[in-house]
Amino acid sequence: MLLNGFNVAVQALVDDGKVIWPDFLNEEEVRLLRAEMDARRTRFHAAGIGREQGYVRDTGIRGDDVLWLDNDDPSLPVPVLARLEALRQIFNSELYLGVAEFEAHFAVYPSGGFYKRHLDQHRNADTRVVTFVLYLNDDWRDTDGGQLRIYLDGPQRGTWQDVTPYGGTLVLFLSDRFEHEVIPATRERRSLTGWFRRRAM
Ligand SMILES: O=C(O)CCC(=O)C(=O)O
Ligand SMILES: [Fe+2]
Repeated sequence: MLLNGFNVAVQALVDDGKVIWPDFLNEEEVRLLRAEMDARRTRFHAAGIGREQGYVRDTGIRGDDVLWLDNDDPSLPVPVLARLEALRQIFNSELYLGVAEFEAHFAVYPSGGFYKRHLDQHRNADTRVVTFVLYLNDDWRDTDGGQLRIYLDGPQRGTWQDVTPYGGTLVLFLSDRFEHEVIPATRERRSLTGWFRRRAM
């Protein structure tokens, strides 16, 4: 089998349940996505937790502003959409995950913003199978903070892996497996976050 980034990602998902993929997007693609975010800046709103009746805003848990993408205004350049779609297809053909679609939102964490430790699956709707987070930061330094802290399981329980949100880095992980949190940063932190989902029954 040809060993390209997609195959490597699939293998890492099988072996570890998570994938860190630096340079999933190049600088120009990151710049384009940042411009898409800027153009929609007035439409962002404070993120909540839970969904429908269970939905609440709680800035003690998360402090980001989000903008959900919808089918009429996908806001994603075609090559980026195509690559996410390629991932969806390979998850199905190689891993039989049965993910029918993905949902996604842009997120902006202001300086000092965080998202406390949590699991991505909603209590009443566990259709989220794989979480993806694509960082859209410009010239990020380790010392800027803002790491995604992934809490490990199995023999590594009690330890974690920190991912620095460099622009262009993609993180994938099984949504029902890893608790994670966003550590505060000293500057604004941007991302596109989404979930490959099974269709609700
Ligand atoms: O931005 C990140 O690194 C993770 C965001 C997150 O955990 C979420 O939106 O559920
Ligand atoms: Fe999350």
